[in-house]
Amino acid sequence: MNKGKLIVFSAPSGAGKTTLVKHALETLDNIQFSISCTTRDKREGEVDGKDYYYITPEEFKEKIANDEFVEYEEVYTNNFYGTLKSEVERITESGKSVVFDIDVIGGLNIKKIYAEQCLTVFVHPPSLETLKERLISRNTESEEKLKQRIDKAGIEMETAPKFDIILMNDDLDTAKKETIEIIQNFIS
Ligand SMILES: Nc1ncnc2c1ncn2[C@@H]1O[C@H](COP(=O)(O)OP(=O)(O)OP(=O)(O)O)[C@@H](O)[C@H]1O
Ligand SMILES: Nc1nc2c(ncn2[C@@H]2O[C@H](COP(=O)(O)O)[C@@H](O)[C@H]2O)c(=O)[nH]1
Repeated sequence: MNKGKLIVFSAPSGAGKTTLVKHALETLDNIQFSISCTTRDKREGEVDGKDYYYITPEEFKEKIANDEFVEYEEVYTNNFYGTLKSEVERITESGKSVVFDIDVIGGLNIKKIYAEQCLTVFVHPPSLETLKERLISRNTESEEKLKQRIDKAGIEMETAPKFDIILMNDDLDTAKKETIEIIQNFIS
């Protein structure tokens, strides 16, 4: 059986990568989501073992010590996120391709490790102002956390040219259609 490939979706917070990745997972049956570990609190509606594995900072440190992560980052102050080796291995061994929703540094690190097997997609918001509006209307962050995410967005946007593909997420239906085309072209 052929091993699956890897498709990374990265962007600043609020650009829409989770929305597009969820659409791809609902549409295509030959891909699976790499469920990351995080130390952040679970949001309303999120499910442990589906959206993330929600673990304590102590558990996260233990996993680092046991070399269980392909990559990990302190993405925002005191919040750690990491990709498990076991997720990537389980999905690729099954012949399916792995889809990641991770930050820009994590995304570029995955590319360095898996090279040709991996496609990196930068989800580009129409503007920083739109990104801010999307994050505010999602209504998931405290004032402080919202500021951290918006402050970091400008620097994250500068990494866009390092990605294989830049996907403009302006009109949602168009971006969803392009997401499916990008994945299908890469894994077929
Ligand atoms: N094209 C779009 N037009 C309008 N709203 C959008 C569009 N894409 C996503 N959104 C909305 O913007 C908000 C942010 O989207 P989403 O949560 O997918 O971003 P994200 O990049 O995954 O952010 P994070 O990194 O914080 O998880 C959500 O409320 C989503 O419904
Ligand atoms: N480097 C990694 N970044 C990750 C991982 N899982 C998620 N993320 C990214 O963190 C931010 C914040 O996510 P949120 O769910 O709190 O909004 C976002 O950019 C995610 O894509 C990971 O395993 N490694």
